[in-house]
Amino acid sequence: MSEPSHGAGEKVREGLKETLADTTQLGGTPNTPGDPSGAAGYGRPDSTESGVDGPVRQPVVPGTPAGVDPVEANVLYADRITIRFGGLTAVDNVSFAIPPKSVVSLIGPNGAGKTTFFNVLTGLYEATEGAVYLNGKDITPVKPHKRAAMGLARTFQNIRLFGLMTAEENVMVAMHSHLKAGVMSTIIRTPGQRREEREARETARELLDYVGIGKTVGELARNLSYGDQRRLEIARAMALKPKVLLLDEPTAGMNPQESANFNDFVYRVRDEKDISVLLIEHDMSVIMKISERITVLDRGAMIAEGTPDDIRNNQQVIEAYLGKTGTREGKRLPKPGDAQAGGVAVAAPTTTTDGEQA
Ligand SMILES: Nc1ncnc2c1ncn2[C@@H]1O[C@H](COP(=O)(O)OP(=O)(O)OP(=O)(O)O)[C@@H](O)[C@H]1O
Repeated sequence: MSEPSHGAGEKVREGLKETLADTTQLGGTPNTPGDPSGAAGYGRPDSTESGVDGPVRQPVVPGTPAGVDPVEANVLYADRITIRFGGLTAVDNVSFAIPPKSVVSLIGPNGAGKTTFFNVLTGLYEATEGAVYLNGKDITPVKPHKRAAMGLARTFQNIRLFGLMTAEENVMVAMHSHLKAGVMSTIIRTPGQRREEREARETARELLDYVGIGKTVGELARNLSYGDQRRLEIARAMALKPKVLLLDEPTAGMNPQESANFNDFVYRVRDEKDISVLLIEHDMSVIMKISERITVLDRGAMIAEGTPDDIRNNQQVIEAYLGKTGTREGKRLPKPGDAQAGGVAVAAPTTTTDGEQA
């Protein structure tokens, strides 16, 4: 799904060198026999649970204390998701939890199933099997825009903004689902409708300030710098008053300083706004610094889940990215100008700003 960008391959190579390839020095914890993934408790429920009516909840979910119901304990919980495209199983029986006020990441080599899984969480794809719960509610049949209104907001790998609208207007559009004014009051502009619009404008400005682009309020989205467009997308997602923010490649195209600031920003969002953040991100240095927990997919299956240290030292993850001999199946070696390094694709900083809506 990712598109190449020159120079970015180098960034990924550096990130991988720093994080994955350095395990011998870091003295990682080897995987336990019988649990090569380091992801005990994930996967199919054990035989004692089979045959139970309704959703079968797993006994142990990493990040969720044993004996605690993952549906209740997590702001978002995906229960044994499988997605098949014809004969291809893009995601195979993957469970995933986002605890309240957390920053978690989903990583994996090209074609691992990250975007597909992300799309199931947001409702863009319907899972072949499994269920998604938001704030304890089964949202499996709920359409994307309703999920957004329920507190699940997202940004896109390729930025989607209304290019010919101002930054402020882009944010106000997203507030639509929270505004009360009906068609009639909008047409005749009742005092209530005018007050609501004024408040929406104020909130939009506050959000733009919050993401650090308050000065761009009256500028057309398409004239903003790439980094500012990314921030505008986040402001717009936050206008939905989400409980969970799903960020797809948020630092793609950002310069190193913007990437560094991004970490602080995400923690502020978590701490001040009480929002959990899920990132799909190819920049390993960002992932390892920012994530409290990381889930790793490979060829549709979850191969590991844990803290950055767990993941950095997990042999299966290292092999998934770099292969046993440093080249996975001999086709993932980075070449000069190659957009892939160690099987990690780098999103191009492409932008869609004309007439598209998130
Ligand atoms: N709509 C679709 N129809 C058929 N196959 C699909 C579809 N979307 C994804 N796939 C396949 O599912 C698998 C997982 O793809 P996905 O894009 O989710 O991986 P990814 O981890 O996001 O990859 P990347 O890092 O390259 O973006 C791939 O083999 C892909 O070709």
